Amino acid sequence: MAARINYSIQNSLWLLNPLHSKATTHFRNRLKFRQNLFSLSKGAVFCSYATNTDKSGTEPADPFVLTTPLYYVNAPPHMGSAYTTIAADAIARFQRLLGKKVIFITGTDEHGEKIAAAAADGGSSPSEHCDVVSQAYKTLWKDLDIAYDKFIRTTEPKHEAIVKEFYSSVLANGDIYKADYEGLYCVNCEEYKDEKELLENQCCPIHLKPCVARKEDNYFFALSKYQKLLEDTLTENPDFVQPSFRLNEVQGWIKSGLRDFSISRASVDWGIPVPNDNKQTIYVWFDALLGYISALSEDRDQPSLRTAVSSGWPASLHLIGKDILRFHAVYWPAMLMSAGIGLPKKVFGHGFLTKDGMKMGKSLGNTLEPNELVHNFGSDAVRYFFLKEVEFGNDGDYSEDRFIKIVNAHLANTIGNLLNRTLGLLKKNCQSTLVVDSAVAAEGTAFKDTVEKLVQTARGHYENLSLSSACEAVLDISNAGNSYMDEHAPWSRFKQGGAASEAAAKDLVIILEAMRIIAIALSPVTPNLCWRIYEQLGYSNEQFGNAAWSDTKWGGLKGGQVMAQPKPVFGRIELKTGTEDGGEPAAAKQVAKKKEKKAKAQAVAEA
Ligand SMILES: Nc1ncnc2c1ncn2[C@@H]1O[C@H](COP(=O)(O)OP(=O)(O)OP(=O)(O)O)[C@@H](O)[C@H]1O
Ligand SMILES: [Zn+2]
Repeated sequence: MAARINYSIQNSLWLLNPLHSKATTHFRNRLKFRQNLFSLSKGAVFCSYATNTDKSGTEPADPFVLTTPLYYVNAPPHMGSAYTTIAADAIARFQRLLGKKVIFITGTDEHGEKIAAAAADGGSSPSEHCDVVSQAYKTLWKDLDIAYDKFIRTTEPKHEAIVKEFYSSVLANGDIYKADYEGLYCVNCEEYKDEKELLENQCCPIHLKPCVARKEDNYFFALSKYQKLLEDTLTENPDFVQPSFRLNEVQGWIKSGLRDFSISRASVDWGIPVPNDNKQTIYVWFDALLGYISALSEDRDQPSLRTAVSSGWPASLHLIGKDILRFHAVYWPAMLMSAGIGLPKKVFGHGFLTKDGMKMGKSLGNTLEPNELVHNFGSDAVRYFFLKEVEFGNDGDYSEDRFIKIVNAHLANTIGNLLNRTLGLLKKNCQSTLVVDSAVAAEGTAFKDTVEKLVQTARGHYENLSLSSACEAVLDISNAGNSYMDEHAPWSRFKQGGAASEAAAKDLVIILEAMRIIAIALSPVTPNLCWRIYEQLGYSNEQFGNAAWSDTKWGGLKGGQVMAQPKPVFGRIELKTGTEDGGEPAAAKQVAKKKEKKAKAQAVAEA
C-alpha cells in the first residue's frame, strides 16, 4: 500500500506545495536567510539567535555542547543506551581536559503511544511510569560515572513551552499544513515507513514486527521544501554527518526525494497538545528533538526559544546510534531551518551493539544488562571495554569471555601491573621517593619522545572521535613502559649498586612519569582507575580534578616527591570456571599458563 497524502487544506493553513506562489516567495526569502546562516566558514553553521558576546563586549569562547539521544522510556536502559552515553561522557571529559566549557546534555523522551502502552501494561499512569524509568537512567548514569551537565525530560513544563513556541514559529513560516495520511506505521520506531524499506510481511527491518496500516488526519511538516537546502548544506559541510560513510547514506535519502511528514497524532493522548488544536498531540519526534534546545533553558528563566538558544546553541555534536540518523540529519536540520535556528555542527551516528547479529534493543528485548556488568566488573571495565573494543562508528558484538580477557590484559596487566611493580621497586630501593625530576631522568633517552608522540596521537584520535584508537595510543605508552622495564631490568641493576643503582632509580622515575601521563590521557575513558593511579603517585583528588590535557607534557613528577604505598589499582577479573571449561582453546590456555609462569619468575627476580 503506497502512502498517500490528501491535501485537504484547512482554515489559515495554506498549501505547502513549493509551486504555490505564496510559498515560493516565502521559500526564496528563507533561501536568502539560509544563505546568511550558512555562507560562513567551512563547517561552521551558525545560529541566527545566538549572541556570543557577553555584557562587557568581549567574546567568550563557544561552549562545547554535546548530546546523547533522549532515551525513550518505554523500558529501562540497556547496554546500547549506556554505550552512547559512555562515549559522550568520554568526549565531554576530553573536551574539559582541553579547557573547554562543556555542556553535556542527556535525558529522556517521555511522550507517545509506546510510552502510554508500556505504562498501561505495567498498571501505572504514564507520568508515574516516566518518573520510574527516567530515574533508572539517572541511576545508571551515576553508576557508570557519567558526568552530564543537563538532564532534560520531555515532560518538563519548560520543554512543553519551547516545543509549542517552536511549532508556532514553523507554522507561522508556512511549513505546517493539515492533510489525510494513509501509510504503514511502526509503533516501535514511532514512524511511518516506506513500503520498499520493509521486510517480508511488511515487517520493520529494525524491530522485525509487522507495521500496521494507519489513516489519520494529521498536521504535516513541509520537509520536501527543504530538499535543496539540505542537499546544499551537506555539500558545503561534508563534516556535518559522520562517519563519512553515513553521509553517503543521508545524501542518498535526500536525493531519492523527501516527503513531508506527519507531526501530529489524533490517536495519541500522551503528548504535547498541538497549539490551537487540542484534539491532536505533537508527534513524539517533533517534540523530542527540541529537548536538545530546551535542555539549555535555565529553570530560573521564563522558558523561551530565544533564551534557550542563546544559552549555548548550536550543539557542537549530536551523538546518536545509526537507527535515528534520518531524524537527526534530515528532519531536524529542516525543522531548524524552518524556525530560523542554526544547525548543530556535527551529527555522529555510531554502530550497534549486537546480539547474534541483531541490534540489541528494548523492543526486541535482546538486551545486555549494564547494571549487572557494572556490579560484576566495575564502571571502568565496562567503559573501557566498549570504547576500546568497538570501533566507534561500526557495529560490535559482546562476549563475556572477550570482555574479561581484554580488561585483564590491558587494565590489570599492561597498566596496573606496570605501576604496581615500579612502585614496589621504588619502595624497596628508594623509600618510595623519586630521586630526581622526571625531566632530568629522561635526558638522553628516546622513551620520552615515544611517549610524547603517543600522547599527540591519542589527542588527535579523541578529537576525531576515534575513541578506540585513542585508547590504543594510551595503551601503547604502557606497552612501551613495559618494554623499557624489561630491557633496563632495574631490579638487577639495583643489586649491582653504585652508578647502576642510580640509573635504575632514574628508570623508575621515567616509568612513573609515563604512568602519570597515562592517568591523564586515559581519564576520559576510565576516570576512577586514573584517579587511583594519580593517588598512587602521591597526588590529591583536587590535583587530579584540576589536571588538564596540557599536563600530559613530560616533566610533571619532581625529585623528592613521595609515592603512596603500592597497591593494585585494578583487580584482575577471574574467569568463571564454567567459561573456561566452555571451550577456551587449548592453545589459549597454554599461552595463559606461560604468561602466568613468566609473571611469577619476574616477581621473584624483582624481589
Ligand atoms: N544496540 C545498540 N547499540 C548501540 N546503541 C544503541 C543500541 N540500542 C540503543 N542504542 C542507543 O539508544 C538510541 C535509541 O534509543 P531508544 O531509547 O530508542 O532505545 P532502543 O533500545 O533502540 O529502543 P527500541 O528497541 O525500542 O528501538 C540509539 O540511537 C543509540 O544511541
Ligand atoms: Zn521499527
